[in-house]
Amino acid sequence: MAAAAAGATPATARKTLFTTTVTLLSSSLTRSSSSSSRSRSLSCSAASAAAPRLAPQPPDLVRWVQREGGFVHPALRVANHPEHGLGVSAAAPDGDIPPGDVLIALPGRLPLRLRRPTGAADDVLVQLAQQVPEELWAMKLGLRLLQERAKSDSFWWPYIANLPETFTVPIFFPGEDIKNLQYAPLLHQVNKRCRFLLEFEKEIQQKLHTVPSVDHPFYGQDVNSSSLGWAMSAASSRAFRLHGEIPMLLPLIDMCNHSFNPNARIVQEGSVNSLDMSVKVVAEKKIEQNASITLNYGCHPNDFFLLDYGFVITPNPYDQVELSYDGTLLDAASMAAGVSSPNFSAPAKWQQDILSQLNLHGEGAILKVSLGGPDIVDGRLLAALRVLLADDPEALHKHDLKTLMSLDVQAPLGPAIEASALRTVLALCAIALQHFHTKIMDDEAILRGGPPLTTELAVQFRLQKKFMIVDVMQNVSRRIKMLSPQKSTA
Ligand SMILES: C[S@@+](CC[C@H](N)C(=O)[O-])C[C@H]1O[C@@H](n2cnc3c(N)ncnc32)[C@H](O)[C@@H]1O
Repeated sequence: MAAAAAGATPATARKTLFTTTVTLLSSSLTRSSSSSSRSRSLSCSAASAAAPRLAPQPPDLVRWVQREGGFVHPALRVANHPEHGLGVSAAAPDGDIPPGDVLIALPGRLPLRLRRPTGAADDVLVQLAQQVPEELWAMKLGLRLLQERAKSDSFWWPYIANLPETFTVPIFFPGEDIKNLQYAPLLHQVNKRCRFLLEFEKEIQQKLHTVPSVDHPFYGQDVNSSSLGWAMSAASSRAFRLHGEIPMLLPLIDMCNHSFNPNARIVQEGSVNSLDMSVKVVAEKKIEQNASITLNYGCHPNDFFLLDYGFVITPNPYDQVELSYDGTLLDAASMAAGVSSPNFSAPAKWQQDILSQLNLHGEGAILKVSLGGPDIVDGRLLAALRVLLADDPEALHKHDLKTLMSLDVQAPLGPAIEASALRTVLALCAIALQHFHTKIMDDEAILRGGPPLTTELAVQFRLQKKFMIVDVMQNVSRRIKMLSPQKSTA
């Protein structure tokens, strides 16, 4: 890949990935008779709605799990879900499955994870994995997946053959749809991942150039940013972290789709490194005939679901917008809200002390705060607003930080300060809304037009952020109204 691509914008990075992808599309994705006996092609293609599987007619995953010593409840089937791709559902002809029943059990040898090196090829793989930053753990596991995908007689082939050929994560979006996200924190993450993949491709190719062919971790296969992106997305969208926090790919279990209100959960038995380790999916509720088996992937904002899994939840009660705690921005927001002479950019010493306790001031301060999610207003932001709008340090002594950070504790410093703090939050919401270039109506019109999948995901993502901000504004406005009318003027 060209050196200039290392500093690529999301658009150019995507273009480069896409170019690689298109070039590789001509090679076979399946066990081809022309490939060497040790290796299988690592090529990938771009995202599509109903992702085909790596093998056009993959082996039966349920049967493979059973054959290898796993348990699958007789009622379970892998079936197409109209919106979520493949899923696991209960087709019990003889009734419901009661809570507590084991649905799937995998013996310790079925999960796919990074392993202790067993030879020179594994040593190289571990060295490559060590070059990946911890936050991109999915790439580390992805390298292991690529190794097994490249191996023609892999034990995990029946599992790998059933993996999607493409993913709808934003690293594979056309440049226009990356721009369509309109949300800087996510754009930053996408850009970072694209740049990493392009750099890592070069590092891997340099390293593999010097490795004898018998020690090649990918059996002589070329690895590029496109195949690396496929592997990273497969791992980020399907791996589970169990007790040991070691991420693993769990065959069949990873066919279960997500719900915040799931009917099943994962249970790990035995320690991660012990031979008797097993992973089970257990029914949490009564599972009725034809119900999908769902797991909760985590209570996260849509940024996480889109970046790692390639989908957006509508509505998502955990969605939020991030902003940076910044005195000048808060002064501007406060003034726009009609608060007289706010003092955010020049706090008094006693206010600075409290900001330090909130980790919003001084060395190592974490300035990222949020609006939305279950807390509605980030507790640290709320406490800072309350404290900086107060002019009497004495009034604060009665309250601990927990009280100051809670929106449920009504007006701890009095209704006038509370009204000013909440109005500042309203102004911050208005500023956050203005960062999106399009209006809610525009987004809704685009979605009604049935756009391509990647455009739909990007527009749905930003639309949900806007709905969430409007919800926060309504909630905060209600709270302002509930404050005593005569004292609520700043
Ligand atoms: C662990 S896999 C589940 C199996 C997957 N549906 C498949 O076809 O292989 C996770 C992927 O399923 C899809 N998915 C799972 N839950 C979803 C949901 N609630 N809404 C939309 N897509 C979902 C997303 O594509 C996600 O990346």
